[in-house]
Amino acid sequence: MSALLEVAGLEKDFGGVRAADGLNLSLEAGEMLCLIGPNGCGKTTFFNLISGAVAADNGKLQFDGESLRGLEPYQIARLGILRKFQVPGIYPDLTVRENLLLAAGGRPDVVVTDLAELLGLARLSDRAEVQAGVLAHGEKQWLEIVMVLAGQPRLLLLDEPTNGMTAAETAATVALIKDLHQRYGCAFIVIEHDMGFVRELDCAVALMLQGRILRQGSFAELQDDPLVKEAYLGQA
Ligand SMILES: Nc1ncnc2c1ncn2[C@@H]1O[C@H](COP(=O)(O)OP(=O)(O)OP(=O)(O)O)[C@@H](O)[C@H]1O
Repeated sequence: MSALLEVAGLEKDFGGVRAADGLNLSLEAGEMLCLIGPNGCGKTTFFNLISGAVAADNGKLQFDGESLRGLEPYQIARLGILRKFQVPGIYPDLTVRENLLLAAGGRPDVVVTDLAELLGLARLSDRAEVQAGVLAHGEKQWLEIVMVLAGQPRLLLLDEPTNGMTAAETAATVALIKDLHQRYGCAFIVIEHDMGFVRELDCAVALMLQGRILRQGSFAELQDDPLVKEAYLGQA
């Protein structure tokens, strides 16, 4: 059986900047992966390529055996690849519940069975009738994460979900992502700079450098790798 996401030799050049330079990655259904790497190494471009926001120049980019190349973002979303950006994309004037209902639009079955559970996992049960705009930063991020989940992704892309969070919010975010992964079983790729978060998430880690995945393994394996220290942590 082929992997859920199969990337081989993927290339993207921005006027001489090789943001993807022969990128290889394989992700199984239900697998969770943290993508780490220094600023400008190509992590966001990789998400842009997967989600169809930018077109690849060359290479293989397959999801569940089907090529994503040439597809529009909405077509890719329909295949089950959903993405959460760094900035919360919520509707501030609607209540938390209304935001979630909207996110699950066209899928009332999801709402009936999972709305309360999703609100609970996001620690928003007692905030359901509050306008989303008044939520704390961390709460907005949790709301959007469960909103994306309500769209029933098979692969969920999270770009720096803990950006701007307090330590307590970051710890709660780890718990939320682990809970969602366990209960809903979709695959995750999480871009993150916070190594404490990466360690706590306790999943496979991939190091990207200059448009390529140079290492893949557990956090323990990668943290002792000289290349990781030199390239990313600056501790070699
Ligand atoms: N649309 C674009 N046009 C031109 N250059 C781009 C574009 N998108 C990305 N780049 C360049 O490609 C390289 C990779 O950028 P990218 O944003 O993917 O890195 P990143 O690893 O996500 O960085 P960060 O951790 O800072 O978000 C950078 O040199 C960036 O300037």
